[in-house]
Amino acid sequence: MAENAESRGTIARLSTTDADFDTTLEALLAWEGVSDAQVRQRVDEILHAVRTRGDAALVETSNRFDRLSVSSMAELTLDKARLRQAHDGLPAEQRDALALAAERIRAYHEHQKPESWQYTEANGTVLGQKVTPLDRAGIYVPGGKAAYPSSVLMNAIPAHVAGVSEIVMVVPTPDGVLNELVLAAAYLAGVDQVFTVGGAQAVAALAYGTESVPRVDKIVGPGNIYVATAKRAVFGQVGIDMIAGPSEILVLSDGGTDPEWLAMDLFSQAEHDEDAQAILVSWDADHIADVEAAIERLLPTMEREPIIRASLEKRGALIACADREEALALANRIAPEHLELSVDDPESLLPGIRHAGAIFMGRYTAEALGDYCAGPNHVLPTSGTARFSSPLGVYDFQKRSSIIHCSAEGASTLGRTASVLARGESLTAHARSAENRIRKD
Ligand SMILES: NC(=O)c1ccc[n+]([C@@H]2O[C@H](COP(=O)([O-])OP(=O)(O)OC[C@H]3O[C@@H](n4cnc5c(N)ncnc54)[C@H](O)[C@@H]3O)[C@@H](O)[C@H]2O)c1
Ligand SMILES: N[C@H](CO)Cc1c[nH]c[nH+]1
Ligand SMILES: [Zn+2]
Repeated sequence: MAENAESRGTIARLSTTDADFDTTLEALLAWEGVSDAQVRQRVDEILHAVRTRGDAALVETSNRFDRLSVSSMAELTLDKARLRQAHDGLPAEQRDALALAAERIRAYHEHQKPESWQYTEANGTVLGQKVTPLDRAGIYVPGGKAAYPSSVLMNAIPAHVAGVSEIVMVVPTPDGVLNELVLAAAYLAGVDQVFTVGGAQAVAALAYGTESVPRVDKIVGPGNIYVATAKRAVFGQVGIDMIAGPSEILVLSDGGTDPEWLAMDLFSQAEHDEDAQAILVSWDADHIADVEAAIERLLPTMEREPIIRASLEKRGALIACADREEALALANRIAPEHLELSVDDPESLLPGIRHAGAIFMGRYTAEALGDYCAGPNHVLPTSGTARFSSPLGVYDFQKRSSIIHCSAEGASTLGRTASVLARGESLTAHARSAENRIRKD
């Protein structure tokens, strides 16, 4: 629990009028995970082993960290027939839900497709930008504490929409347990190859390539601290989407939503991880007390109670503030992964929101709908990084090249300007190269 926080139960109660509010909030928001020296050292060792010894190290580390007993990569590789078998073997209800979610996610991401563009100047010079998909993308699907078929869809579908030629998926199978929904989702989303490896070793295999795992151009997808640390370390060798930490939710409530709904919304992210963060902000003190009572009442009924309790105790908070303006300022300061505007008129608050990974508008829009099937991506910036980054999207699987096509007249005109600037930099070859194209007549 955050130091100095007044606590009357499982979750800290704070007020913006507390003398130590700023320091208490900063302590709650800090996520120290990624800077742990011990984790970095272990990840460096794993990366080095896989880089230098390929498949052999991948097998060894998977046996060690996922409690397997395999002897070759063949046992950690799934072909398309196996993915299809998983899909066809699902109960119809699950197969239909997966298909509907995939369809909605695809439709949303189709809207994100950027177009190549160009324009022509008066002298015939053409300038533009060409958008090209990546050749090969690696998607990391987490699988340590829970299985995430929805994350398969959220990672692979935008890659597909972007036009990526080859999608390679990695997913750990702790104790050798395969999740049929995860495999079925890979089939539906058009994943080309699946390796049942996870953690830093999977990131290393995708970044460097091994005898079995092809090296990719970019690695995307969320994961735990080992995954995040490994992605940070291989950046440069390959592209990465972002460093996504534990899940977060910030609920901004005007007091009019059923406290039990809000308690469950907070639980929905807390149940991911002991390090997940769930915060409620409201200017209605009685409502905060009601939400706290609902938390205490509902918590013992939850299957993942120990994880939720640890998360709420360690990183959760119910924050009382003065009014809507102060609530908005807090939301922007926290820059949460998920922001629920649980108010009557969310449209009036929206213009004031500047930093959030995804914004859930109104009392009916539970964050959980976004996790599975609303359509937008659930891989989102965490730990305040929504100040400068965006949801995973089609744009993460594409890059842009500039197009410059000078007419003779355009080259002559630009040549004069380039020559002056190049000589100012004492780069004579640049200057003469440009001058060669200046019309002599
Ligand atoms: N932002 C999103 O879209 C999103 C979606 C789903 C999950 N998440 C988050 O992703 C995270 C998933 O974490 P997870 O642990 O469940 O799965 P994970 O797949 O990220 O990590 C599991 C792997 O970590 C490695 N590992 C575990 N302990 C280790 C150790 N002591 N030394 C070396 N390696 C070790 C193992 O190789 C294991 O396979 C959670 O924090 C969850 O909140 C985020
Ligand atoms: N809330 C997670 C992203 O922070 C995504 C997820 C997947 N399944 C359930 N939830
Ligand atoms: Zn979730």
